[in-house]
Amino acid sequence: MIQLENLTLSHGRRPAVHHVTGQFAPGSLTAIIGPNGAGKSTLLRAIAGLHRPDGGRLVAPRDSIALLPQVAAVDRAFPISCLDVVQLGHWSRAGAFRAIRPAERARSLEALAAVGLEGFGRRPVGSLSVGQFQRVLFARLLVQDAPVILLDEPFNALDTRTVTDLLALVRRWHGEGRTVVAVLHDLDLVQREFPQTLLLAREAIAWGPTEEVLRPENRLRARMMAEGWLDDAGACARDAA
Ligand SMILES: Nc1ncnc2c1ncn2[C@@H]1O[C@H](COP(=O)(O)OP(=O)(O)OP(=O)(O)O)[C@@H](O)[C@H]1O
Repeated sequence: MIQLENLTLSHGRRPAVHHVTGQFAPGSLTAIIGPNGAGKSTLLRAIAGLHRPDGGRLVAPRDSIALLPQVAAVDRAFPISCLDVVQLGHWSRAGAFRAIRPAERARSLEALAAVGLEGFGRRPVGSLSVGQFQRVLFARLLVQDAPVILLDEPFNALDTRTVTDLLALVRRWHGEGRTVVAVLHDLDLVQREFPQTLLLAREAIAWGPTEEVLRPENRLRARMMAEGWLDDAGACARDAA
């Protein structure tokens, strides 16, 4: 169970997520949607233990979480092979200092094959297309084998074939009873594939069954909230009151 109670997250003094309360049930499949700057990535990072709450409470099984960051946030200039990237998925169990065991290496190669990249083990990640690199990151998630999987815009800038293949993995994880949370912008995809949705505009505008969350009045409210954001907005008005 991932629980948020009156959760506030800030960057410096600037609040990115305001007083959000709710929960991601075990085994649920949830989309987080909302305008640019709504706090979606900040919330995912906080759940993964990478951003400390400024207020409220966040309960999450930190050791059981795998996070797929936005692909744009990953530095691919680093001279590392596809297999090396996938093997990083073993680190939570293996630690940074012990060598990868043959069985773990074999699982990494299997994961690469499962995302359609058989034979790509030695390829430097810098030589991959965006879609191929996203497949490598999904292979790393397969190896991590975490009960909770957080995906930050996993299908951005990908072609239909890649989205279809990676979506099949998301469905598989859901079928296996894992908790999956994905930040997404494609509302058709959300409607089709995600039973639960959190509509975030710094505050939670709506959180529950996707059909209800996507009602026009909620979407309008989220848009209006985003229009009201000022780049130099200061501390949370509710906290100051
Ligand atoms: N490292 C940072 N330092 C300062 N401010 C940040 C940082 N990261 C995010 N922010 C600010 O926090 C707010 C929320 O950003 P966040 O990336 O969480 O939103 P998002 O909903 O994921 O946006 P997008 O859909 O554009 O990816 C924005 O105003 C952003 O400028």
